[in-house]
Amino acid sequence: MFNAFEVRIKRLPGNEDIPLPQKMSQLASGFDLYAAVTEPVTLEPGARALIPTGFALAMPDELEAQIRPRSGLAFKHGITSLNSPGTIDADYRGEVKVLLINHGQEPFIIERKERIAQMVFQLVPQIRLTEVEELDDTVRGAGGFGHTGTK
Ligand SMILES: O=c1ccn([C@H]2C[C@H](O)[C@@H](COP(=O)(O)OP(=O)(O)OP(=O)(O)O)O2)c(=O)[nH]1
Ligand SMILES: [Mg+2]
Repeated sequence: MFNAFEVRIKRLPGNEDIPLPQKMSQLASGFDLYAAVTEPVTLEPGARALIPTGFALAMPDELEAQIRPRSGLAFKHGITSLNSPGTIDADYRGEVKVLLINHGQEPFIIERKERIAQMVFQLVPQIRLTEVEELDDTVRGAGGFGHTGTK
């Protein structure tokens, strides 16, 4: 792999059995994340839970990581990430956690080592916000929120 960014990952104590985040195919965008719950967690319909992953990261300053749902869990069980995409800041050194919510009709049990979400790394451009009195004109102007159509 050429020009790969090095991201350091640290297993947190007690999680030696949890697989590290893993790409499930050669060109997968995301690394699947495994639940590091000590006991199975039951998510009742409508309930949410913060699920530990058992690791922490140190990535290059220009990256972030996004926590995204797994489409299979969403389609089959209505399980998704409530704050999708979750943001892991480059300077965050705490445990990566996944905020799951059950939008389905049945309770869903999260077992240890189950794949619950995926983590996608992205470049974050460095931005300097400059306050001004006037903005340049465009054809769109201030139109938005569906003004180009009827729906
Ligand atoms: O799905 C997530 C979202 C966030 N975090 C961690 C990493 C992130 O760097 C930190 C803060 O996240 P965010 O900025 O989204 O939350 P906040 O409510 O603004 O908290 P803070 O005031 O700590 O920034 O929490 C996770 O582990 N998982
Ligand atoms: Mg924040």
